[in-house]
Amino acid sequence: MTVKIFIDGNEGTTGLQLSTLLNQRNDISLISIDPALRKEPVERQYRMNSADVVFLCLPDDASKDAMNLISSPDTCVIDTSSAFRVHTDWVYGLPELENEQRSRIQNSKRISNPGCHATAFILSIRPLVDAGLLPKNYPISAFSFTGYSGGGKTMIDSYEALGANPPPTPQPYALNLEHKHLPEIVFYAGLTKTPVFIPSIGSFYQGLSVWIPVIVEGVSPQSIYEAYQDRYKTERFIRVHEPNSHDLRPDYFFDVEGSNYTNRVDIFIMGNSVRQCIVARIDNLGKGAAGSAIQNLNIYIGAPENYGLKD
Ligand SMILES: NC(=O)C1=CN([C@@H]2O[C@H](COP(=O)(O)OP(=O)(O)OC[C@H]3O[C@@H](n4cnc5c(N)ncnc54)[C@H](OP(=O)(O)O)[C@@H]3O)[C@@H](O)[C@H]2O)C=CC1
Ligand SMILES: CC(=O)N[C@@H](CCC(=O)OP(=O)(O)O)C(=O)O
Repeated sequence: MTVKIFIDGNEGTTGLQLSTLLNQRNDISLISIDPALRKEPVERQYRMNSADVVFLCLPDDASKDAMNLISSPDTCVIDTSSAFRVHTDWVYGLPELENEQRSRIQNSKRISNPGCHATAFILSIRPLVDAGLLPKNYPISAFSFTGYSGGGKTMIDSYEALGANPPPTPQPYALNLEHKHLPEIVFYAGLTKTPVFIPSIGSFYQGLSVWIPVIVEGVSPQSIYEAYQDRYKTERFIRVHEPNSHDLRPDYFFDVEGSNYTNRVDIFIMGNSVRQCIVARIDNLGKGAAGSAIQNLNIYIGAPENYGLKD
């Protein structure tokens, strides 16, 4: 018996990635839709209610509208938008968050995939808060570099229209300091203060790294490393690097694209016992979107968690 899957938004960036990954599997049958009908509610409704699992790869408002079309109690929804990430009826699809998270995902029919920056941010901060190395009310200021595919088709088109003349420097955004991932970051990282968070988009397609400087006197990079090791020792998709081993390119620049085409989270610790910087790097289209959606699917259907995913 194959698992019947419908991808709503399968002509978009995340939807196309998911289709490609799922098409290679023989435990899945994808429910197709004529591209010309892909936004027709009646056509989508019929398909969603006959699917075992629906992936929503849509903007937030369209995800909310799609949920009004789903009535089958047997259909599990994995939503990639930010519409339901802190909604109490939904389970946050970050298996590495805490020990109980996998069983929550396995037993839920409403799974909300985390945001890309949020994935890197939460997996960096939560173990330090839990270990008492970082106070819950620590005033975090963080920044991030992401490839332009993070902005979906519209941003990809606008960057690629620039041809050989892309912006020469990263473009900071969310300058109102209200980036849409902040609610999920505060909630799941266990913080009591909203961080200052400034992401920026670079002239590269995919890859993301969140940089979190912290000044915690008396806490050595080695003790931070050990807290991560302790928390993530059984996590195949999280690789914690030795302190001050920055995975540098030969030309001494940090390689923002170094986790691309994997579902991996690479965590780096820089600094000394007075000031530190934590960096988490992912592929925004991998662990930041389609990869984690597949990981959640695997957990939900009881397949090997790494089926179709590279670590
Ligand atoms: N790109 C990334 O790195 C990440 C994206 N996400 C989230 O995943 C979701 C999808 O993003 P992404 O794939 O990048 O976005 P895209 O813009 O690339 O794709 C969105 C798709 O949704 C379709 N769509 C838009 N409105 C509707 C509607 N009302 N009904 C049906 N289909 C509709 C679009 O149609 P059309 O083809 O006509 O444009 C398009 O195919 C978003 O919520 C995004 O925030 C999450 C993590 C990372
Ligand atoms: C480059 C870029 O614009 N990236 C998006 C995040 C992509 C992502 O994680 O998507 P969600 O919308 O599902 O949270 C942003 O920062 O808003």
